[in-house]
Amino acid sequence: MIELPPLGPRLVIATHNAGKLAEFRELLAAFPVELVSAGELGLAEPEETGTTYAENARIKAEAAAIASGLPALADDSGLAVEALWGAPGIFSARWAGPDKDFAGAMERVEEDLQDRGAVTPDQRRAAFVAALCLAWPSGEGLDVEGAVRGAIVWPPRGQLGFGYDPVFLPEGHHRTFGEMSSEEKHGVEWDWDGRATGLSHRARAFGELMAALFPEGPPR
Ligand SMILES: O=c1nc[nH]c2c1ncn2[C@H]1C[C@H](O)[C@@H](COP(=O)(O)OP(=O)(O)OP(=O)(O)O)O1
Ligand SMILES: [Mg+2]
Repeated sequence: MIELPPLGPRLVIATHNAGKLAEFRELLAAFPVELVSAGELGLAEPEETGTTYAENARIKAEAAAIASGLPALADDSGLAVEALWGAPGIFSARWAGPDKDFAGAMERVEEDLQDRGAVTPDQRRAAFVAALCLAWPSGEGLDVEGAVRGAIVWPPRGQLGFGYDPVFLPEGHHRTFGEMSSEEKHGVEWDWDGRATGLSHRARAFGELMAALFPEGPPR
């Protein structure tokens, strides 16, 4: 087992995305750790120059850990549409542009699917992917990933969540992420093994992170 530095008492959530921040506040609600966001600390937004989710998560977590002197948790995530060769993928935020126009980004996904004649749920398969990196100022880091499969629906459904949530229908469900309560989308439950489980890519990655941090089960 690797020896990791402690998590608290303060942890930076290294994101400038309010939707993600709210989800991490919920995911970490049970933990005795004070959360501060990159925005609250006035940290600069590093350029996401990586070619993978994991690289970008590491860039964001390390930048925040070094700038703050605190452990920092970053998330790099996106929507990968099979018929579009995985696009928008790591460019999911960039497709929405500087004005964060996700209505426009969802339309672009739909237009590209139409152009390819993708009409059946099978032809419209997609996955949400999240890479998390927990980095310490010492240079140590922990990397995990989570994903959830589903399909793109049109028109968008629901006002909850953020980003591409209204067009993502997770496999085995009849409501989009935009129609789901936060408990349903990313709530974490502890299974009989003491392992964290959840539906969303972020909740699943979080479960992996907890398993790596606390192999004996959640701290209490
Ligand atoms: O659960 C999700 N529900 C809907 N959309 C989502 C989700 N998870 C990622 N996404 C989409 C939108 C987001 O903007 C982009 C991630 O881009 P990504 O660079 O990781 O995040 P970001 O720029 O919004 O914030 P930051 O880099 O400060 O953490 O993928
Ligand atoms: Mg970003």
